[in-house]
Parts: sequence; C-alpha cells; structure tokens
Amino acid sequence: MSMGPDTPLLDTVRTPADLRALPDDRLPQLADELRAELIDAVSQTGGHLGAGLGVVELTIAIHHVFNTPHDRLIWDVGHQCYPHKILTGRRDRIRTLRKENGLSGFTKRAESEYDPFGAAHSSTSISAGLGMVEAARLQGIERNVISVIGDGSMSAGMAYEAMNNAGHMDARQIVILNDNDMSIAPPTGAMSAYLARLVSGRTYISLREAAKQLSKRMPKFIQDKARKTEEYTRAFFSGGTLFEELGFFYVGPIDGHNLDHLLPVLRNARDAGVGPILIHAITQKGKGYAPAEAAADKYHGVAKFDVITGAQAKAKPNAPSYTKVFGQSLIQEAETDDKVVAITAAMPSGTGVDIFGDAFPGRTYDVGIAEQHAVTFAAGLAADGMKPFCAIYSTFLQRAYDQVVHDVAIQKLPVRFPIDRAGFVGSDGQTHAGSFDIAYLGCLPGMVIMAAGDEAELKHMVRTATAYDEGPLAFRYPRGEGVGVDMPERGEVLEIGRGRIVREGGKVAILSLGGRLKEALLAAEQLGSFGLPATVADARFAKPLDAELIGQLARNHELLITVEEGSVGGFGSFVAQHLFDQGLLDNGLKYRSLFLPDRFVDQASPDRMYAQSGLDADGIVKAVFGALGRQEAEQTGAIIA
Ligand SMILES: Cc1ncc(C[n+]2csc(CCOP(=O)(O)OP(=O)(O)O)c2C)c(N)n1
Ligand SMILES: CC(=O)[C@@H](O)[C@H](O)COP(=O)(O)O
Ligand SMILES: [Mg+2]
Repeated sequence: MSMGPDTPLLDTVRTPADLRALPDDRLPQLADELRAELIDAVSQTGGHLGAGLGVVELTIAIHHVFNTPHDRLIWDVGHQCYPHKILTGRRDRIRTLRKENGLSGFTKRAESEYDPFGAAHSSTSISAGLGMVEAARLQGIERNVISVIGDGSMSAGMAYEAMNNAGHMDARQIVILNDNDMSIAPPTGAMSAYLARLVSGRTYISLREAAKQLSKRMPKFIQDKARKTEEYTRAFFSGGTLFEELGFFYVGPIDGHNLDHLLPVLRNARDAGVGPILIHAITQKGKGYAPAEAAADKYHGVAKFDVITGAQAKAKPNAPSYTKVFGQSLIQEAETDDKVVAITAAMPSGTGVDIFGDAFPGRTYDVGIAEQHAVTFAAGLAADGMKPFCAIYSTFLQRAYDQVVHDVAIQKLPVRFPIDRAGFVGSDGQTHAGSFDIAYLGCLPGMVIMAAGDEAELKHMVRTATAYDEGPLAFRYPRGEGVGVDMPERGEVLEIGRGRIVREGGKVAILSLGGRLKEALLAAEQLGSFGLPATVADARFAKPLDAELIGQLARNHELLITVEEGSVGGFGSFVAQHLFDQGLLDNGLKYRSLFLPDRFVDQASPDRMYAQSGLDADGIVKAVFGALGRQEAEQTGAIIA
C-alpha cells in the first residue's frame, strides 16, 4: 500500500476555513498537493477520477472565495466532488470512497454539511440552487449559492428549465459552467458545438471594454474593483450569448485552471449583488495526470490503478458482460432488419450502443444527457415505422417516466427499452441502483416486461424485442458479466408471457425473475441436500404473467416463493395479486416474495448488497424454512438463525 504523496500544505487544511486563511499565492501549491492526493486515493479505491482532476483549482477557488458551508455549493452529478471531500473534513476517509461503509462517490447531505444537496443524476444543480436562493431570501438569510455544472450535463432539459426560471426571477444565483468539452464520451449536440464556438470563435475583450457593458448591470463599486483586476481578467466579456438571452449575466470564457483568473472573477461574482451570473470556466478532464489526459474517456470512471503507469487492475472476466451481449445481439438483429435503430442518452459505452454505432453509424443516436427526449424521440421513430431500441439504465429511465407513459404506452408505440443496470450496481450505491423499473413499468397497460436470467436469455430477448411490434416492450438485465452459460448462435423468439421450468422438484417452487436465477438454482441445490427437492422456474416475463406456469406451480407445491432484483410493488406483487384473483391461495398454498429492501441501500459489492438483502442462495433457503416453519427445519436438519 502506498504511503501517500508528500502534502505538507494540504496537511494543514482540515476544513475550508483553514484554506481561506491561506494567502492566494499558496494556492497553486495546494492545488498540486490536492491533485496528488486525489490520484493516490483513487488509485486505491477506483472511481470517478477524470472529472475531479479537472476541478481541483475550481474547488480550491470556490472554497477560498465563498464562505462554505454557509454559502451553498452544489456540484452537479457530484462525480467530480472528491477534491471537495478532501478539503471539507473527509480526507481521513477518502480511501474508503465507494466502499461498503465508506464515503459515497457523490455528494450526500447525510455525509457532510458541506454537501447541501445530494446528487448523482445530472442537471439538477441549477434548480436546487435556485430553490436555495429563494429559501434564503424568504427567510432573510444573506448567502451565496453556487451551482457547478458540466458541459455534458448542460444538455439536459432541466438545466434550461432552471435557467429560464432563474432569469425570470432575476435570482442572485451563481452558476459555474465547467466546460471540459467532455461528457463520459465526447459530448454530442448543437449545444456542445455552441459552447465550443463561444470558446474559440470570440476574441476576449479587455476589462475596460467589459466594464462599459457591465455598468449596465453592476453597481459602480464593482466596476471600480473590477477595473483594478484588469490584468487578471482579460478573459472577461459580456454580450449576446444564449445565457444572456435567458437573463444571466455571462462571464467568460475563463481558464478554469488559472487561479489568478478564477479568484478575481469569483470575488467579483460574489460581490456583484446582481441577478443570475453564469461563469464559463474552461477546464480539462483528467488535468495533471498524463494517463488520464491521454485517455479517450479522460479516466471518467476507473478501476484501481498503478499511479506510475496508469494501468488499471481490471479483473479478467469469466463471461461476456450483459452490456456486450446486448450490443452484439442487436447488431445481429440489425443485419437482417433495417428498421432497427439504437438510441443512448450519453451512455454509449455503458449501454453497448457504442459497438452498435461502430457497425451502424447511421442508425445510432447519442442524444446527450436527455432521457426524456430520448424516449419521445424513440416514440416518434416508432410512430413512423422504425424499431427503436432506447437503451437507458434503469435508474436514468426514471427521469423519463411521463414520456414512457404519455408518449409511448398510451399510444401503444413499439419502443423497445433495453434496461441495463437492473438491480444493485455496487459502488455507485443508492442513486444508481436499478430498483424500480419493474414496478413503474409494470403498472402501465400494454407494457411487456422481460428480465434475463442469464446472458443467453438476454440474446433471446433482443431477438424477441425485434420481432415484437405490437406495443412497448422492456427487457432488463444486470450490470457486469453473465454467468458463463453456452451462447446460442442467434437468439430465439420467445413466446410473449411464457416462462420456463429450469429444474423440477417437489414441495417448494422458486419462481425467479431476472438475474437471481443462478442463486435460485444454488438455493434449490441446498434445499435438495436437506431432502426438500425444489422446483425452479424462470418467469422470463414480469408482464404479462405466465398464468399457466404460476397455476401449475401453485397447485403442485406447498410453498411458492418469488425472487427478483426489483423493489416492492414489482413482480412479487403482480404474482400475489394474480394468486388472490385466481383463488390460488384458497387451498392452503404458502406464498412468499423476495425483493429489494424497502429502503435505499448503501454501496457495497453487489454480492454483499444482495446477501444483506436476503436475495442470495442462503437468503432464499432461509426464507423457505421461514415459511415452512421451524419444525420442517428441524426435521431436515437445516440450521436457520
Ligand atoms: C440523468 C443522468 N444521465 C446520465 C448520467 C450518467 N453520467 C454521469 S456523468 C456523465 C457525464 C457528465 O458530463 P459533464 O457534466 O460534462 O461532467 P464531466 O464528467 O465532463 O466533468 C454522465 C452521462 C447521469 N449521471 N445522470
Ligand atoms: C456518474 C455516473 O452516473 C456514471 O459515470 C456511472 O457511475 C456509470 O456507471 P457504470 O460504471 O455502471 O456505467
Ligand atoms: Mg464535461
């Protein structure tokens, strides 16, 4: 284990108050040490490195100029907040980032008073900031509110909804646009091109000229102050940007790594006392760490790595990832069906749409962080005869719920939703768990929902989704690698609403939906060793339910137990409802459902998270004996706690 870098100045900074006591000219050294500490920490934990490296100077400058935590600092997404955590009293735990019982990888209110707003999903910071500005005004509190949002996150509608509102309210809000010309992948879209033009196409004007324009809005004492800092703020201009049309006072572009630029500009913004201000800071993702600067993804999210070489310690997979199986299977379908198109909302590599895009660039759309638009765009494609696969992680699809209901489901449009990251995802924790999609999609009339029990099943589901054109259809699968089953040459078209028996047994029936199938089979083995042969069925469909299969399991077993990687209100609830309605509980059948706990589960490895939630083989066995009773356990020799 590394001893950590030499950081004599950083060692004196426990909180932002210590930082504020430092003279400006010590801050570049602090930035160097903070960067070294960040690299060393993330080399041991893995996590989001590139974004944090890009905001080291910005983080220092903000805490130096503003009186945090009284002044509110809101990081959009929050994946860039590790330097902020180091400077705000959490350095001693920084090497626990994203681990079980460790620091969250994002901002989190419960973790620190310096995190006034939790995040992890993007583009919320301006809205939340505006709310805080108003809360302060209404309560007569004097405070600054600063939202830092990336250029990628600026593609989402919410950012504009908030600016529209802030401009109208003439709110005293400061927005820092952290423009590193990167999302996870290089950013797409006209807005991104606009920002690039703002940076490259305009000549910076002198502060003297700027002051003339500023005088329209800024009090005189600020003009005088600003004039004094002319040598530092040549990159200060104003006039004619989209942001100004929205009612913001635009400042920039400025060099987001140059503290001599950042500090006076932030001080001016703090003291301006005018309506909303947008500071356009240009930064570099991965700044100051050569392997990150050179990487195509600028080290957005990394495994543990060797600091000297940058080589990441990625474990050799035993099976292809679900993401890859999805991407490859879709390519296969698209080869024979020219209506197949793929959509991602800024997650090309995470969803496997990147490899589809390599094969079919003209049939692939990265719409930026814009899940709502992605869904309605897919609806439009489907309305006019295409077969859109709108690939969005379970957690991010939450944002587009009304679009799924209103634009897709009500119109019965055949949009296909490949839903990656179903269930627990591990280190990203609560905010990224794919918990709710079965529940929130399952209540929609006409929706077909499948869940893959293994990677071969996923291949069948991609084929099935391509063939099914009668209405909306979703299929979900977990993060990470498959279970290592033999893969078919090509997927089969599954019969809609039909599950399958995977293992025949007696007294107990386990009906699994999705990625817990392997654990269900392991549980059945354990139960078998206690003389309790268990049937295991793979439901394949959460909607429509396989009434015949459920009826058969209910009639021929003493206990029926469902297992899923989804929240309460999902598959287990649908099965329970069906059992009631069909009178299948009238003859003494015992029914239990295992689902994700009804609380937001903190990060750990997915295996640990499932074990803690009673959703591993042991948990299933325990639930079986819990339902059958102590007597049964004693007779079979099983030990249950
Ligand atoms: C609603 C939503 N969609 C997708 C993501 C996944 N995501 C996390 S960071 C990121 C890129 C953000 O780019 P930017 O705001 O420019 O920040 P940078 O990483 O460049 O600092 C994306 C797409 C997310 N967090 N939230
Ligand atoms: C911050 C964010 O939302 C993404 O970077 C996310 O961490 C990606 O997760 P995956 O690694 O599962 O793609
Ligand atoms: Mg960016």
